Amino acid sequence: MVQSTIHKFAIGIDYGTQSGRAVLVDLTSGEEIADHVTSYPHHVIDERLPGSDRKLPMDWALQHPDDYLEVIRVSVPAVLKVGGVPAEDVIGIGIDFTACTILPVDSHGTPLCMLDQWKHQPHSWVKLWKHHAAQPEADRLNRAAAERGEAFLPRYGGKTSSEWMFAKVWQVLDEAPEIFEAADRFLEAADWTVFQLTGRMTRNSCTAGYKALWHKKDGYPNPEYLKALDPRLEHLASTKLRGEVMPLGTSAGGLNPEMAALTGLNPGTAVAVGVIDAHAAVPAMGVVTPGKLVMAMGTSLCHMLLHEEEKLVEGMCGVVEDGIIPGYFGYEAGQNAVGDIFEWFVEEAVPAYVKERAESEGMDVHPWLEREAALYKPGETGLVALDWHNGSRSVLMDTDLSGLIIGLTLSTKPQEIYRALLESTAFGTRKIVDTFERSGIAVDKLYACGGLPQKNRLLMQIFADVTNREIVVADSKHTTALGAAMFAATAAGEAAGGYNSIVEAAKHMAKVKEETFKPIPEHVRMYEELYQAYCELHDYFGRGGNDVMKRLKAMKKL
Ligand SMILES: Nc1ncnc2c1ncn2[C@@H]1O[C@H](COP(=O)(O)OP(=O)(O)O)[C@@H](O)[C@H]1O
Ligand SMILES: O=C(CO)[C@@H](O)[C@@H](O)COP(=O)(O)O
Repeated sequence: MVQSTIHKFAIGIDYGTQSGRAVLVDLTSGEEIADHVTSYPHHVIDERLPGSDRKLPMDWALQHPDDYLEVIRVSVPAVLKVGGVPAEDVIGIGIDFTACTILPVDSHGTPLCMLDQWKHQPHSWVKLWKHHAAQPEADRLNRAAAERGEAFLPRYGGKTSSEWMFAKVWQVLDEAPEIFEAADRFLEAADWTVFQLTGRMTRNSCTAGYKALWHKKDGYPNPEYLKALDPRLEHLASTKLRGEVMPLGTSAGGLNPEMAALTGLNPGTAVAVGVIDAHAAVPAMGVVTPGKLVMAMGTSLCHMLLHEEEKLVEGMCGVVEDGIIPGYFGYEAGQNAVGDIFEWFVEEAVPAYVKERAESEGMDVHPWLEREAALYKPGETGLVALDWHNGSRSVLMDTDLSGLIIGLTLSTKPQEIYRALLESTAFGTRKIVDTFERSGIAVDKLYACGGLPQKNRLLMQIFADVTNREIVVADSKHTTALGAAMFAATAAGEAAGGYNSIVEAAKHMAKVKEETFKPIPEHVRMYEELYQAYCELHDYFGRGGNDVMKRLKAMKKL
């Protein structure tokens, strides 16, 4: 039992792709007192809607909003019980979420997919961040913005993504105008969940800035541009995207009585505005100044970096003033599949004998492949792969691109392919690091968090060798949830026992391990050569000289 008379606590809730987790955190030390994970009962909906036989089209990825509430119903009381902390000592709740994960709601904030009238229409459901079926809309949006010289476009590296708010909303309008009409608003799932907790509908500056093209001074893209896309979009910003955009670390309101009863927390407990999962990890690793690239490594990989100036960086996801830490421009870049590529290989491509051998040694397939792959030196597999199995969110920003492995022979072993896939994701990060540096934004050190640094040491060593940079690793089981709890402490404020700024919270609560991954000079040299091969393939297939991947994808759709 914790000495609750001395300490105050906050709860961070991290909404990931497959599950949500709550973590009870001691605000004095950042110690994670208790954690609980709830897997989403409906998983990622990418085949059929619940209770329906109708197959969803390719590139769709939906979620059920009630799964988010299930995390609150189950995980929050669980951490309170295990932590043995009285409700009055929990001064704040903060949530971080995948993004851009959006849903249409009616005027009461009820998701349209929860209404009988609309539940059979796929467009009424939550579109998960990795719903990529809005690529045609993203292409049209980018073309029009480039032709009109829209000021927002350079801030997003010259291209906006099919994952983001405008492309997704436009897809709804294109394919289901009745849902577009019925939607009183389109909300980020982060904001909808905060609304459930508080009864107050706000928007957070982080998802608005990185995913909905919102700018602190300019606001959303102008109505003339939106009208040029489709006249029905002209007033989108002031209608279906309306709502006060609030800065990170502020309070969206107090916990409402129903949610207090459901969770066991006190009504009125401060609820912080939501934050993107990856961005929450930055202060949680103690990164509050430039030069340190934070990598949230899991299903996908998000790269976050701070800088004093706004610079234009090819293919970056976005730069937002105060987007992560007040006083700095926060940059985000990313790879939309990392763990997902390894999972694809293990689930879909590994031969049965590998699974049998791993099982006979009492091991999971991933660690078995890792151990075998570690027996090779850089280059010894003779393979190079492109990490585009889920498209490219990096400098090319194109979700129509696909994966590639070259160098296969009749003697290629599964562990060699696994190693090549690990390496391909490190090359993808190297491309991002080089692009930042070329744009005058220093990357001195890497900071890794998320599931992968805990799971795969070989991967981390390869990242250090390929980027020739030391990697600091988070010392937290749930770094993003810790970050969310830090924003909660800031929303509650110093008077309540929290902090007055996220920088102050980071000073006391951030945690990294002492052991780091350091580049091995011999490997660095070898990878320099392999990286050149990666770049040749990257430019050949990705820079427009050769459109074979797009042609293959078009055929597949037919
Ligand atoms: N030992 C491993 N090596 C490499 N990848 C792994 C390993 N174990 C799991 N993965 C991958 O890690 C990803 C999950 O990462 P995690 O950070 O836990 O989740 P999330 O991204 O949903 O927050 C999955 O894509 C899974 O395939
Ligand atoms: O896109 C972002 C952040 O901008 C992430 O929310 C998205 O890649 C999902 O992250 P996870 O890989 O599930 O941690």
